[in-house]
Amino acid sequence: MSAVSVVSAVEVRDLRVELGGAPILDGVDLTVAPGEWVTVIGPNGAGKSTLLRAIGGLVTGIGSICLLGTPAAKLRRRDRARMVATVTQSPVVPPGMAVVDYVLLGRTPYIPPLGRESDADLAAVREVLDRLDLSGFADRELATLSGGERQRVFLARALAQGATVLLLDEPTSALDIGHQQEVLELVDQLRHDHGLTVLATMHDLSIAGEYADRMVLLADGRVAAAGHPREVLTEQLLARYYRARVRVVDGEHGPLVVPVRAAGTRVRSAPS
Ligand SMILES: Nc1ncnc2c1ncn2[C@@H]1O[C@H](COP(=O)(O)OP(=O)(O)OP(=O)(O)O)[C@@H](O)[C@H]1O
Repeated sequence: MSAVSVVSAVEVRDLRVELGGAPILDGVDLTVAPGEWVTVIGPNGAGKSTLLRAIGGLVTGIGSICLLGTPAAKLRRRDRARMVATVTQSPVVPPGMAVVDYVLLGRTPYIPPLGRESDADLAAVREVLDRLDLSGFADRELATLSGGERQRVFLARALAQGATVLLLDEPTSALDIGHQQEVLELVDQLRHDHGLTVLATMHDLSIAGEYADRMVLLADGRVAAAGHPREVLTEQLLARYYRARVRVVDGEHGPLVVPVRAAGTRVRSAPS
């Protein structure tokens, strides 16, 4: 019987990143299979964004990062951008730029140097604006959009990039609950329709557990736990690493994490 080798979409081995002279990530290993959705969780400052930035080539570290089987260090910028699209937590908003032009920036890896965008590039932008319900904003200046509208535009730019691996750093933090579900369902739909791989960070643990195939808990720059959401979203691990008091209950699509006040916390009665 011949062995079938499956190339990982993302493979990180023994990654160490220092920023400002301090170790931020230390000995991090992570594998994401093609088509998988992995969500990295962890308390503030754990190193989640730094991990995504390192995989996206936005910060450098020591160790190895392979993208679809190729060492990232060997990839040209354009080729890496065709493989991996990143939505960072606070992307720069170029002053005076219209939404359609911002989303068109996602097509940069396909436009020849000194060349112009093709009809296919413009069609890809139109399609993604449509899918994210942003067509009505196409000509608006990006800076004038609300936080949630902008967040959808940032995602639109990443989707327009047509990469197979999406790195999403807190992709729904500014969205209302309806748009959160809409955007995450869309990402999940694209994952199924186009075989996208998703590596995300999220603070909403219930939502994170509903969408992820696997989760990784980062704490102090190291992997503290990894596995199925049921193995990572436990009251014990969340108490230990977040110092949070929570109840974890079974939901239809994964564990639901409910914050609870300490027993005996005084409840103020309403003034009569
Ligand atoms: N350029 C930098 N120079 C020095 N320290 C940095 C730099 N960038 C990030 N850090 C530090 O690295 C640590 C990890 O930051 P990172 O943004 O990766 O954490 P995070 O887990 O994404 O946090 P959050 O949940 O708050 O977004 C933090 O302590 C942060 O202050």
